Amino acid sequence: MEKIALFYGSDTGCTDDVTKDFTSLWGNKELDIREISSVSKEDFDSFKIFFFGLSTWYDGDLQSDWETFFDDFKKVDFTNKVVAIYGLGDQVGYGEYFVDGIGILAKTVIENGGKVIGNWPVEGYRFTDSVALMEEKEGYFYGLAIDNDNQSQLSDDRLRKWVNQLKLELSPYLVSERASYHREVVLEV
Ligand SMILES: Cc1cc2nc3c(=O)[nH]c(=O)nc-3n(C[C@H](O)[C@H](O)[C@H](O)COP(=O)(O)O)c2cc1C
Repeated sequence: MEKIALFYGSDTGCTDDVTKDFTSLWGNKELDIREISSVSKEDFDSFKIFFFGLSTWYDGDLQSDWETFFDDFKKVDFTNKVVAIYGLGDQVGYGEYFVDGIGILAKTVIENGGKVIGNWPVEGYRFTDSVALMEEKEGYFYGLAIDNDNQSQLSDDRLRKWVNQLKLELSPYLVSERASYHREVVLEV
């Protein structure tokens, strides 16, 4: 079975920590986990399902490794690909730019033909504005917002719920992946 790509970037280690929690909830076996600093545009060709992790910095900018990669990212064709994004931010210190990075990646994926799943409700957060707010679905972020600067006590529960949501949303894709694996590997041997 094809693996799911998990590409992430972290400046001070917070997204690293959340990525570790995410992978232990999801299960390492199905994931190909890489820091975005070691990913090339061609690496996207080998996957149909992606998880992206990042933080937002300097008034709405992408985490630095994602920022460096972004020109290449904008050239990735996401047709027939599915993406879920988790992003870290600080709703108190940077309430006008809260988790903007989620929105910057999500909008690029959609513009380039992809589908963004794992949309997450804005209830429980207090912020002024965010690029991560969905245009298509009022009251939702494109992906999971984690604020370990102000609401770390909520993060485990949010992550756990999001992983369950993703498992449900991805089940049609995972079932067809498993079915094709069964056809190719099991039945043809
Ligand atoms: C200088 C600075 C700028 C930041 N800018 C933003 C921002 O624009 N939006 C936001 O939501 N969070 C912002 N943050 C908060 C970080 O995204 C947050 O602390 C995150 O957990 C860092 O994750 P990392 O260590 O994985 O990079 C900023 C933090 C710092 C110190």
